[in-house]
Amino acid sequence: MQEQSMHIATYPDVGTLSQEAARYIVRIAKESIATHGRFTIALSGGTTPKKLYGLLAEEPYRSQIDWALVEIFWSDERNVPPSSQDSNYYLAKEVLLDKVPLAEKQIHRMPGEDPDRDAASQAYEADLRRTFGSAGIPAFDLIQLGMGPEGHTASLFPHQPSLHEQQRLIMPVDVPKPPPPRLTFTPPLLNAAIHVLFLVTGAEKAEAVQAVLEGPHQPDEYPAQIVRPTQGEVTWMFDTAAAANLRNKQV
Ligand SMILES: O=C1O[C@H](COP(=O)(O)O)[C@@H](O)[C@H](O)[C@H]1O
Repeated sequence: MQEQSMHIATYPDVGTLSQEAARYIVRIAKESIATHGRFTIALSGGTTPKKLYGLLAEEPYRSQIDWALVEIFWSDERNVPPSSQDSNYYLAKEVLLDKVPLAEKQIHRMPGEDPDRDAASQAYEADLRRTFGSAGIPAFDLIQLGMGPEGHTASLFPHQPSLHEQQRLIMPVDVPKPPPPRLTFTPPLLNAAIHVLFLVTGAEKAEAVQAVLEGPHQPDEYPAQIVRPTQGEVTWMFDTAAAANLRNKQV
């Protein structure tokens, strides 16, 4: 694994950004499968990755990924049924999971709808342990994340205790954005990743983007700043609107 490094790329629109993100994911999937025989990825929710997920189910990307060797997880989930439009799982299912050759056991849905959210967090952590083994913190080949206009990522929101969690890998949170009850990856799990890919679009995020990347380190204000994998690589992909306030739009 390489030392932590960061790349920033800005694209004219969501379509171009999504094509580049699809190319990036294909490359990391191929490299991961070549080096250790499988590709572990955690998806985000929100609206930004919808186009990307759709592209991965289409050529030329679909046939470049050996889907039999992919394990799919989610970095956060809302307390809604998996059939809800608000479900992060549902977004990926509709445009990607139903369209590629994945067995059910390769799709590790976060049980966000479980009313016992502590038990659901522990069950998901157990699922991670079964996939990655019991030693250390699971190191995803790729965690794909988004960022909200207030700097939240996964379901780590400003000024919440989850930002300081160091023991659990998954935890329940109540967040200021509906639907409030959620499950989320914690900082130690995010920071064990080999690659992290942030996809951020829209003018409403420009201020937070500048603060996260070029402002002082204050992760309680801007949780996305917490994501600094100790030995991994972080790539930020923006559209022009989200990158508008950045001094360095390509690094
Ligand atoms: O609530 C959430 O928001 C973020 C950002 O979503 P976006 O629609 O602005 O891209 C998302 O990454 C996260 O998974 C989701 O639960």
